[in-house]
Amino acid sequence: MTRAVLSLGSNLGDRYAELCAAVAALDDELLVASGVYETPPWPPGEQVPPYLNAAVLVCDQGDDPYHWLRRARELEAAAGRTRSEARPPGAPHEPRPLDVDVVMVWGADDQPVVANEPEFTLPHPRAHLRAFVLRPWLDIQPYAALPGHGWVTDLMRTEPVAGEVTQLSPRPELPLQSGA
Ligand SMILES: Nc1ncnc2c1ncn2[C@@H]1O[C@H](COP(=O)(O)OP(=O)(O)OP(=O)(O)O)[C@@H](O)[C@H]1O
Ligand SMILES: Nc1nc2c(c(=O)[nH]1)N=C(CO)CN2
Repeated sequence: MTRAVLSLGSNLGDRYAELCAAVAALDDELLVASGVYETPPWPPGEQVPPYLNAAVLVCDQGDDPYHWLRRARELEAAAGRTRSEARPPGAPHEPRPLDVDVVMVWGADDQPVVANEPEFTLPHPRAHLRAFVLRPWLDIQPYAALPGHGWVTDLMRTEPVAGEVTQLSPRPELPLQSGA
């Protein structure tokens, strides 16, 4: 069995509908979903529309961490996201109906899975820098910790994340379905 935290983001089209569709498609794999947050583009200063972000805790009976990368790609494809050429270094992130990142995976032994492939790096290599990942994650795992970076609550109180947390807006009027 593996468990994972996935980060969901949308800044194109009906953003809330895209998040709801992704959560619904996770179906039996969904354990719990965070609240929804309106977030300014990261990195700060990118000239793209604001995002809605959320995080989900999910579970699969198989033993393959790559399952979650495949699921992330499937959810993005179902939302109509087409992948263009690799983004040149420093270029802005294109607006997208749905972006799904695999933040962390735990194996059957409950230990974090570490992966160092460019196509699949675990934990996600930029998660510790991103208030839009860490804040929703805390909703679903209040004692979350990132291997190599410590407690998520500590990251949230330390720059560069601390300054960005103040710019996230909870959107409690936009609930996501939680797992059974
Ligand atoms: N933990 C991970 N979760 C999702 N994708 C990953 C992960 N590790 C590596 N990747 C790879 O990152 C590449 C870029 O993914 P994507 O196009 O979603 O990037 P992005 O959303 O524009 O930016 P960022 O990677 O900073 O979130 C993909 O080819 C994917 O295989
Ligand atoms: N606020 C915010 N910024 C981003 C996001 C996102 O989901 N939310 N996703 C990105 C690419 O993964 C890049 N920047």
